[in-house]
Amino acid sequence: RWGKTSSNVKINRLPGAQLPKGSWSLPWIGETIAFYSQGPYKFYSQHIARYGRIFRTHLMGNPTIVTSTPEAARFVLATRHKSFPAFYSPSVSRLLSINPSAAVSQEMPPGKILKTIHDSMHFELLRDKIAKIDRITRWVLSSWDKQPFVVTYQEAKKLAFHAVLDSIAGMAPSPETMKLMDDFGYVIKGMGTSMPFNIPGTSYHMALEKGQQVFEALSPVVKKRRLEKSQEKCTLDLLMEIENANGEKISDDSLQSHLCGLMFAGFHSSAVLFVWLVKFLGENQEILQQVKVSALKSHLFSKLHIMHQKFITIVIVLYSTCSQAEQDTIRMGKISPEDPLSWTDIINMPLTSTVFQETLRMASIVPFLTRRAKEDINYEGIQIPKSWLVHVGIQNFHLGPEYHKDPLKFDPSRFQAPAKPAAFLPFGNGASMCPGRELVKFEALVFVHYLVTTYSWERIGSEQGIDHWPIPTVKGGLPIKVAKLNECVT
Ligand code: HEM
Repeated sequence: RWGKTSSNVKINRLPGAQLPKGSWSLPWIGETIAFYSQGPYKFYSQHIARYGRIFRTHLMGNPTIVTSTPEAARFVLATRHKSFPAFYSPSVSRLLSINPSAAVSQEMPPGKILKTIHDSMHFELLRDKIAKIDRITRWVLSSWDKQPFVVTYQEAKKLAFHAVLDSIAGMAPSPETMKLMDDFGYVIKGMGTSMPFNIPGTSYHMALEKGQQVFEALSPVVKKRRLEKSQEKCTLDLLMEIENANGEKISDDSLQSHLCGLMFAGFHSSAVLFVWLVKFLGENQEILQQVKVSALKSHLFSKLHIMHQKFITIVIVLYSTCSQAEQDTIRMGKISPEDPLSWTDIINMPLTSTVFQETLRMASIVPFLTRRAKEDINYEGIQIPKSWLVHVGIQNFHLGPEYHKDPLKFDPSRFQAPAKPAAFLPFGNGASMCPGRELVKFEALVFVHYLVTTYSWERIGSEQGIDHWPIPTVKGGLPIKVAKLNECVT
């Protein structure tokens, strides 16, 4: 029953199952260099063309099975998730000193913590946060008035960081939060390095230092929040309330760690999503037209403002029936230009919601997920040996023609009909599915609303490609020339 693979990895052969085809390349290093230099999507694509959608490889000293079908994804992430616990490389675990699922806690059952995090981001609770997300978005975008151009990522990260920070720790933007954001930026940078060695001068070393500083800076935040007893509950408040079987509450240190884990999970991913939204909307003017407001119309409406309410309502109804520009319609429905978006507005953005979904599919911000097999498993005649890593290649089925017609075309209308089951997993699946998915959706809808109703923009410079690590983002951060809409009308 025991056999050796060609890379000298000992496995317990399961009857009726075979290792998938694949290659090991060099001892220990395996195919790590190609994986990091090409990025996961290209690396997997080349292997899929040679070996099929399930293959084996060797990465960073780990024999690995890569699966890139929706069915296998469901099997690994949902149906048999207990056999496939999440895996974080030692360098990432060390950087965060916690895994992002907040599952590592000596003092509290991890399930309880995770449930609290999920509860704190429940759809219902998020309703009350729309006004704050609105305020943060306006705060970020209003600074564009004074700038002829901006680097989208720099702006997106302000928005994403403060929206997450408000939701998890109830913190409003301030010089302290800006410093936290900058420091946390180094942690993200360290996460993306292919050389995670703690040597002074390296980005990994810097990331470890800055991560520690962020952790320490959160100490007074946690202490203050304990005393405050705020009416509006954030994740931190709910985590403070839980108790273990001995009636003990969670310690400050653990709370700080959980906040770091949540920042890691929610900050960069959301910021990167906003950049992709700006890119795809900018490159698809027809779709942009459907979601944006014409400056002329908004100008006209501000004049109509002083007229009778009933007349305004008729104009809105007529306009919305003969146009698909949904953000325009929403803005025109406001009595004052300062009126924030409401919950009703958010649920009245079906077109922008499909833009959000299509952006997630095309960009595949989390292109793959990693698990480690806890036991030998036979998946449809394919052996997944115990302790091997399993990569679930989400991006490769997001962009697979078998699952999405014309997959490289940005076409939000494909989401007017439900996607094939499990062929669209931007937030994962099963037990570890992202609890921040509704939060980030609301952030994205509010962002698109103010973006398209306030500004026009144009990319500066040429296409620079993609930075693959730690997650795929637009190289150079997408510098854009911006103009306020009612000032640029010709
Ligand atoms: C575009 C933005 C985002 C994307 C694409 C994304 C994607 C994902 C994915 C794919 C997972 C599953 C990981 C796995 O199964 O191993 C995940 C987990 C998680 N995400 Fe997100 N996420 C985003 C934003 C957020 C936000 C805003 C938060 C909240 C602060 C958040 C908090 C979490 C947490 C705590 C987990 C771990 C859940 C668990 O282990 O049960 N995410 N996310």
